Amino acid sequence: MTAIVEVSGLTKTYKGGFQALKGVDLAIEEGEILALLGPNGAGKTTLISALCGIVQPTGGTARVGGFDVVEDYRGARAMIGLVPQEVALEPFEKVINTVRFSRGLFGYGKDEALIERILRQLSLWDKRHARIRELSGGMKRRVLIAKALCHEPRVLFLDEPTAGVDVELRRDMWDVVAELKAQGVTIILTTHYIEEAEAIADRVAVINGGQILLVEEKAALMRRMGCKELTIELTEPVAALPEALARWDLRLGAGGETLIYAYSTQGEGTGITRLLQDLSAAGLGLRDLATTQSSLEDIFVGLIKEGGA
Ligand SMILES: Nc1ncnc2c1ncn2[C@@H]1O[C@H](COP(=O)(O)OP(=O)(O)OP(=O)(O)O)[C@@H](O)[C@H]1O
Repeated sequence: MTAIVEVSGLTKTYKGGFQALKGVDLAIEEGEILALLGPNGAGKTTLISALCGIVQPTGGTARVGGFDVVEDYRGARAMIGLVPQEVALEPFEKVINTVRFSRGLFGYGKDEALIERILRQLSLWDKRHARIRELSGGMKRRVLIAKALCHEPRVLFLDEPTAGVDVELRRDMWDVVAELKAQGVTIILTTHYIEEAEAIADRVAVINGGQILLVEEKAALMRRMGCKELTIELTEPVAALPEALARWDLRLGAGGETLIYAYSTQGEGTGITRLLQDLSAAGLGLRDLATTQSSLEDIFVGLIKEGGA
């Protein structure tokens, strides 16, 4: 696969001296969904805005589809669809005209069939003659997506696509994103919702303080950093871990009433059966067992803490 977005040493210092991007390197493959995950103020919008030519970088380079976003601005912009975080639509305009105008703004001729397809895909076809101000917040967000799609971009940036929308609409949006991916569109989305990254991204980039802390395949990230813990509640507390269990690398819970065993679900076996046999052989009685799975959220929080945020 080839990188359709290539970012190298990108920096952005805003007027007033605040450095929002501190040398970002990132390569995004054609056809993938990359989730850019980071806390408030991490630099997500600044990075997207720089790639879309809205914010002027102060250093480094960025190319979209081979076009430098500064020097070949028009070439780069023609490849890109941007769904901004804030809804900025003309309230008295009709849905279908809003989308038509957007296509015209990009210098493309009329294509009513395409506009119908996009509006249908986003469940807006029935609302095509409604005025923007009559729409719900979630529908307005869909109009923003329709606008971004009407010039058939190869790279779609979604800045917080589901912020403030209800659970049902969020899932609909995820379906739309999956359909676009199936059509070969590369998608970069920023999100605060870790479950969103978990649900739809192929790769996850974590950004904090203007720096990319990590870029990794979601599945590999969860395999590498995710683990499960088995908490074993004992019938009688123990003062220390019995010598016979030394090989298990167990943690003793507060009060000596629980033993905690961390294990990977990816290996050949978890070792739980043998552990339970050894516990029994060591004369320990079990009151209860519980398991917990670390999530992308735990991984994310751990990374941000490590990064000193
Ligand atoms: N025009 C500007 N002038 C000065 N500082 C700015 C400007 N725009 C953004 N910043 C600062 O740059 C930092 C990064 O902002 P950015 O909007 O990129 O973060 P973000 O990760 O998108 O945050 P959020 O999740 O809150 O949208 C913030 O500290 C912000 O205050």
